[in-house]
Amino acid sequence: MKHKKNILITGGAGFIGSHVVRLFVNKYPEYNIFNLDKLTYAGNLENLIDIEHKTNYTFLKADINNQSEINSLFNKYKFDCVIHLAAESHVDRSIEDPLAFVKTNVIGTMNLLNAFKNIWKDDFTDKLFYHISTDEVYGTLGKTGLFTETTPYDPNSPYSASKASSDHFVRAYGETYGLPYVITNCSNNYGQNQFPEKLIPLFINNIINNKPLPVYGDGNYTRDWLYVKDHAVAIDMVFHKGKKSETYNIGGFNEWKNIDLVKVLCGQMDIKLNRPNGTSEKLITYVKDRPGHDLRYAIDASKIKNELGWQPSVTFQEGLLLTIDWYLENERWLVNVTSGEYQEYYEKQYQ
Ligand SMILES: Cc1cn([C@H]2C[C@H](O)[C@@H](COP(=O)(O)OP(=O)(O)O[C@H]3O[C@H](C)C(=O)[C@H](O)[C@H]3O)O2)c(=O)[nH]c1=O
Repeated sequence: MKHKKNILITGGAGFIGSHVVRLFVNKYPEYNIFNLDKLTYAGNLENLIDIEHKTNYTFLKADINNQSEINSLFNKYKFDCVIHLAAESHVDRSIEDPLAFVKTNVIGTMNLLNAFKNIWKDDFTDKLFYHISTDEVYGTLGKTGLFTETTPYDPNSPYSASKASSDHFVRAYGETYGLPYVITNCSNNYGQNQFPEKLIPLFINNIINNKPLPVYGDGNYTRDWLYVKDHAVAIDMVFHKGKKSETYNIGGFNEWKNIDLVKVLCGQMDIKLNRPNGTSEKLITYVKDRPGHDLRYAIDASKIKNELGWQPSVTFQEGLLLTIDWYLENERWLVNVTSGEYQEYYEKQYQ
């Protein structure tokens, strides 16, 4: 009988990770999907309650920072492929505590690379290490231009420096040890289950609770927004059809200045909450800028579009409404992630 592939997804309890785990578990009964997660503040198993009973799904609570723990899991389960999403991802937190980002994003990635290399030695037939990264590694753009896969790395924040470093290590292991890899660099994700520290869910949460909306600087910073479920589909495509040793940029073809996006969000929230038009906008408060704030990220996603046939399936208007609806229907989730209740609960369960 053919060996059922063992696929390790790291960070599967987190925002993007949980969407990838769900897609793979439901779509590929022929794979064993292992979700390895430390269950930090930003990841909880509530996000995967609908698939946790599936026979092709296993949860492993572990820390990618712990090399011996990671080694024993690799020895036990002989993972054929790794999709590595576990990361510290919030730029503001990286400014407060850069070392935490080096530990998880750089050392953690190296621990996985080492464990993967050690179990397969020189025979990497049918194996893959898929590293998920960010467009922030390219630094910042002026008012025009787009990041492509050949844009030189020029990270500005401790977060993006740590992700750039991890990308370099993945490529270095490919060159040096022949480890089969692929890397994707994505733009700003939004959608269901995102921790309310990132712009969109933070502002939704604050609007619900009538709290100020802290817009950094003049609000004229620009980001490209990608709906998380479209991102998960892109990851599936790259995993199955991407060329080894290649990088693909994944973007939403959807650039917004922060302040324009916030105003659209405010308008939609007024409608959903039955509040008079303009109520939420009154909460906008301009605050001190983020140090080293990158002016603009914008992605040329034509490589993945032309080579693999991927493109976003929902418009921003649709994606934003789906996102708002989800948060309004899941206010309990918002309360429990912000209070740390889920984290406490799952910590006790997996002690
Ligand atoms: C939280 C917050 C943000 N902002 C501004 C800062 C940015 O210009 C924009 C988005 O900020 P956010 O922190 O949501 O995301 P980025 O700093 O662009 O980075 C995000 O997208 C990339 C691709 C990743 O790789 C990161 O992991 C992800 O966090 O809104 C505000 O003005 N006020 C706020 O309270």
